[in-house]
Amino acid sequence: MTFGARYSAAVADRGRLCVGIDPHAELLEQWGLPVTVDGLRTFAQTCVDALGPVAAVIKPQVAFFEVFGSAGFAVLEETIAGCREAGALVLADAKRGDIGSTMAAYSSAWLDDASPLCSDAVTASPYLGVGALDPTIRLAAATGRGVFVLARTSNPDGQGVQTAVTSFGTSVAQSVVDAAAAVNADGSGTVGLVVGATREHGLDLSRLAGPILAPGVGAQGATPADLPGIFGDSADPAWVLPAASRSILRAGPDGSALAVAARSTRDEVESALTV
Ligand SMILES: O=c1ccn([C@@H]2O[C@H](COP(=O)(O)O)[C@@H](O)[C@H]2O)c(=O)[nH]1
Repeated sequence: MTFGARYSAAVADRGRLCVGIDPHAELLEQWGLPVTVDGLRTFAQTCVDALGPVAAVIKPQVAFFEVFGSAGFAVLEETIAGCREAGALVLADAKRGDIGSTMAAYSSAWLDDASPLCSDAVTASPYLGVGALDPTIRLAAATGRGVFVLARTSNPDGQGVQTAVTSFGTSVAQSVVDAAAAVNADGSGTVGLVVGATREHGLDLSRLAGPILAPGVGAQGATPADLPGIFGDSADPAWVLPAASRSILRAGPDGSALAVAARSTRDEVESALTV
């Protein structure tokens, strides 16, 4: 089964929302947990139990596990496996980007069945050239997994480089979109994009035929009601996957409250995107 088909089945079943697991130190403290590996493990396990059966896609932010070193990576492995066992697609937010030969190793780490970190998809940065991501895209396509490439990020700092005009006459971000659409022309939906929900993006996403992760809902100020204005004319709403982390995680540490917060955001997103 292709990643596009797996994505479509997941959102048909659970609705369009990606919930982030971002164990910020402030959130651990707010949940009454120590900022230690034990606190991280309790936080992550609560998220797995509460969100794993609810969200179509779960996006662990690798940085917040990495900060605890190898013990944090062990928790990340358990988190990825637990979410996948609960039926969610796991998008590892690792934002890897390097020369092709190194990307081959990153691909094995995040997308190979033999890896303890094996996820359903991984985020990647195209700034060493979209072509440098070929090993990752190839492995993803061969295993029914996905690669979400940064196109127009949710943070204001990305603007200068992403809207710069390339020698082909299109913006850097549009050139990433066009490269992704070229891969997805086979109907696989292997390559997704990251396009923030926080502002007008000025992109033509109509030919992508793959998922569009739209971070920025909640803590970064975007609301579900903003989504039609941002994606309505430029993308097929079926592929738009809004993402929220802190705004949902702040409902913890009670697992039921977390699940309610995720469902409520999902319902708002669904009603905003359904014409
Ligand atoms: O353009 C981007 C790409 C990735 N992110 C990541 O998404 C979450 C957002 O968390 P919130 O708490 O909902 O703000 C976080 O892991 C970012 O690294 C992004 O925000 N923007």
